[in-house]
Amino acid sequence: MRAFVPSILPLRLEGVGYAVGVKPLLSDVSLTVEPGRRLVVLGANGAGKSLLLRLCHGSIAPTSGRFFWADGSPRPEAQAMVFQRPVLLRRTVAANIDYPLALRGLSRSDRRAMVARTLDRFGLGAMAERPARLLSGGEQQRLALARAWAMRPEVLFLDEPTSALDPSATRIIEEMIESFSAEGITIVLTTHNLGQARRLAEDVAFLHRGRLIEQGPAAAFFAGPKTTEARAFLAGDLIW
Ligand SMILES: Nc1ncnc2c1ncn2[C@@H]1O[C@H](COP(=O)(O)OP(=O)(O)OP(=O)(O)O)[C@@H](O)[C@H]1O
Repeated sequence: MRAFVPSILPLRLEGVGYAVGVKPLLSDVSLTVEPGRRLVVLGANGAGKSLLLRLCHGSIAPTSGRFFWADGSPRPEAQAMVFQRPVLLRRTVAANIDYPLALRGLSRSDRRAMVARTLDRFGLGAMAERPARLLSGGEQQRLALARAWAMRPEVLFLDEPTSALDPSATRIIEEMIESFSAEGITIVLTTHNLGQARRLAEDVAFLHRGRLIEQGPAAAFFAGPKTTEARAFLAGDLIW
């Protein structure tokens, strides 16, 4: 079905800023999210990574600058966001996948097929009728990613998706992200975890105090960061 609709990517940000009152939290961010890539947004605590993702997703509006989605729409449907702590409904696992599909207007039979396909694809079938909020943290995040996948996004924004998880749950989530990527879904991910950034990033955007101070291919960034701040960050030094 998607073949007949124009792609929403690339997404271009031009001089995007976000301020609360007179305090700028993000300033003058210009960035292009290219289709089919895995972009990792890096930076210290408070650098503005989550804000940048929420702006891209459209859950908050910039106070300066502009966003251009390739299809010309202000906030396209074919994108989804998953948070560090998944926001799940007080319903079963299956109902959590079904609900956003219903909101999007899919017929009951299309939804039933998509829920079954999603449960099967991510090994969630045995938990289908369990209350989602009783799942472990790792299972909840698997469900949040599976639910996002069921919406057939072109781009998925992932805000620290594994920071509350142990290494084995993290591995499962990273494998899911790689499988999305292999299907052509564009990934924009924030992380504190340098190991994760090295494993997953094809491109890097490095934020420092609300400014995007480096961006480009991950290999070049990790091999030779250009700024003192990025060098210090990669060396594990405290920067502020
Ligand atoms: N609504 C808001 N009002 C005031 N300040 C805010 C608001 N939202 C975020 N901030 C501040 O903006 C800065 C950037 O926040 P953001 O959550 O984007 O950082 P981050 O890079 O994701 O950090 P972390 O890695 O700790 O999650 C922080 O100093 C935060 O306290």
